[in-house]
Amino acid sequence: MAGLVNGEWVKGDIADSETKSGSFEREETQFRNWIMPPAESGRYQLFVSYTCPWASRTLIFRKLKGLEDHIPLSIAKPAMGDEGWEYDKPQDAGKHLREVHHHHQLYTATDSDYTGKVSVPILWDRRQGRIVNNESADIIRILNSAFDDLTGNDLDFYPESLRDKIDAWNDLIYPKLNNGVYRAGFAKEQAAYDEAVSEVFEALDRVESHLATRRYLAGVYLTEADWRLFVTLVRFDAAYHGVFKCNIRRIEDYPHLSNYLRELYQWPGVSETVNLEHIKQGYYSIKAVNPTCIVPMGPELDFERAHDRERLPGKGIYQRTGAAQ
Ligand SMILES: N[C@@H](CCC(=O)N[C@@H](CS)C(=O)NCC(=O)O)C(=O)O
Repeated sequence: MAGLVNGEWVKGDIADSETKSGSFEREETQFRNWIMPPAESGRYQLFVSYTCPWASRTLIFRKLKGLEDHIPLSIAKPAMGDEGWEYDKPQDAGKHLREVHHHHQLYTATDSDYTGKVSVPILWDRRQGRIVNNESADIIRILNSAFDDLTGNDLDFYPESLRDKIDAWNDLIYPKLNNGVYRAGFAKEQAAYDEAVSEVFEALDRVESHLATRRYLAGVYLTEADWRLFVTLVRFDAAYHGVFKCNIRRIEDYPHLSNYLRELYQWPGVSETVNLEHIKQGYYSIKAVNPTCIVPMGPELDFERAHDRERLPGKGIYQRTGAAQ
């Protein structure tokens, strides 16, 4: 594996320890603390990579919840080096850790004996000099509400009344799509690859037919479930189709999914969280799946093209006060 063992960095292939049986099984995240409101401005910091879909969803929430002035951001280089994720310039993580060169420093500062995978994204506490949470599913829920007193932003991506629907979509989209593409890409046996790719396309087909008649996954409101799907869709044709061999169809070949993807990409602020160059460089530099590390020139993608989603009824993002945006 590549990662930390008792606080020491060990070199190795990404995902090596997660593919022991021939199929890819994602390692559980270990820091799962919460921030209780009222949260302080400038105290928490996000460490991300534009390559990573899990990090991408936290970037989208930071943007849409109006947190850019309150949560400083550190962006790793697009590709991992010999010591995992690293930063172009040393990052200031508060008085306990003034110079972060490698992402693993944040882990050992939190637990000097840490053993496990060193992943982005991280929500970091600058004051205490430790990781609050390194599970993006938690981080987006924290950002969804913990800072609302500070920002006055009452957009709610996980409204009470839609939770059953959102949870049901998350239960499909995480294993079959978000993680499904990785199971395809990192499979070490044909059968594991075949199974994963079939599941990816079955899920895409299902979402395509759902979105033919609904604006968003949970209906008229744009929710967390949509952003969790978006981060995989936006990487699909540029990365997963090629380097992870998810190539039965492209997202461009799906009329509803591709229009839906463009609507979400064009949502104010969202395109700034997507860096296709980093995405291509990041995925194509994973030696285990692309030994030459050559980054392809294509495909040509234009997410700014018009979409047709206005034909479907939509109310935008749910607001806690009850009115839609
Ligand atoms: N459960 C984590 C997963 C994050 C994750 O796996 N990130 C990948 C990048 S896409 C990573 O940093 N991997 C490092 C490694 O495997 O060594 C989350 O959603 O926050």
